[in-house]
Amino acid sequence: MWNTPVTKIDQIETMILDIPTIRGHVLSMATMRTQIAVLVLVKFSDGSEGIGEGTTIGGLSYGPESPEGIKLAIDTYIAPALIGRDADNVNGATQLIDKLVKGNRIAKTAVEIALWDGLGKRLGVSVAQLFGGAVHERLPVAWTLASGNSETDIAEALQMIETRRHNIFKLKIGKRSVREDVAHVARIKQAVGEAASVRVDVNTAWSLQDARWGLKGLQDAGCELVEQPVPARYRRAMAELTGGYEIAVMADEALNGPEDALSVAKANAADVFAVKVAQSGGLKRASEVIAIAEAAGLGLYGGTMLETGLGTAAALQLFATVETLGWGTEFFGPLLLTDEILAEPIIYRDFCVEIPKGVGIGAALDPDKIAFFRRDAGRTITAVAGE
Ligand SMILES: O=C(O)C[C@H]1C=CC(=O)O1
Ligand SMILES: [Mn+2]
Repeated sequence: MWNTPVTKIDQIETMILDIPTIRGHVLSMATMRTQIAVLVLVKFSDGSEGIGEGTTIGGLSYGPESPEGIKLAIDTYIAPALIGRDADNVNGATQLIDKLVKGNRIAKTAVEIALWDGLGKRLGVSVAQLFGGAVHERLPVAWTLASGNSETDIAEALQMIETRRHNIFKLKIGKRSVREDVAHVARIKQAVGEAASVRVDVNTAWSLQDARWGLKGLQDAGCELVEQPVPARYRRAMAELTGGYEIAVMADEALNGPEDALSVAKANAADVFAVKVAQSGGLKRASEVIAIAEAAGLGLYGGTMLETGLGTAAALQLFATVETLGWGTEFFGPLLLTDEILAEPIIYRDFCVEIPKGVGIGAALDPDKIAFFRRDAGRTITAVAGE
């Protein structure tokens, strides 16, 4: 029996895309007017290709990786180590990169997604199938109200309900005083009533004292969940808040991979995990974070790093396989952008986002849009000679 040749990783190209947002997106730590996506294009020796994406939020204001740093980490440290390796051995690749590269979870994610995409395409199956198969065809999807103005947010919310696009709203707070933020949330809940679920994301902006007042006010206002009210490192404070109020407390910035997930679960420092593929370090690592939440009996929510349709399609492949996402998802990233970079946009209707069909992550890029939004010529790492 002839040995079928092993397909290799031949080339890894990265590029940065700058895509405007539909409006200013006001978070406690920064206001976004552009989303910057790092695209990874992997070419394999059999002619197959894989695409991946890494995004963060507001430059370096949300987390420890910047788009430019993500590109550099891939170009300089991750790609050269993978060129020439067995294309189908995703675990081998991620375990090698975890040895060679500390942290840089978003950079690792962007490459790992492209490897899963290529593997799915070569096998003719979806990435969901590679994770055991999809049990959902669509998932509830929240919208983030973050215009910075209560009246604008109310108008936006009512329009989203009217058009049956969203009936779960996450309000960005933490920039104003606790009193002003609670009043803002109360006005919006008053406006939408029982037609929608209202949650907030403080993005770590509150002290423990702020949070004690804030959680009391928020639950009195009818808010159902508060996301990362205090800084990620404050496990004790998150545990006090989680145990002290009826309102659900969700961890986000505190969750950077399975080790953090175990530590937060052991400390009872959250009721719910916002699982983000990029923050976890890839689809496999995110699946490990999900497993820890399920084992600990915690709630689950599909979190976004405001990926374009590419990273959103990848995340949907994994979350389609999760039995219970009690708090839904927020995979609305493409809807925040002024333009679509996929050849076929992801479908949002009836308050849900639909899992893309097709092989790999179920997404193909629109080459004209990529050419239009790319910041500069990509840099291709070709196969190095010999071992
Ligand atoms: O959760 C975050 O903090 C990041 C992201 C999710 C939605 C949004 O508007 O920002
Ligand atoms: Mn968050």
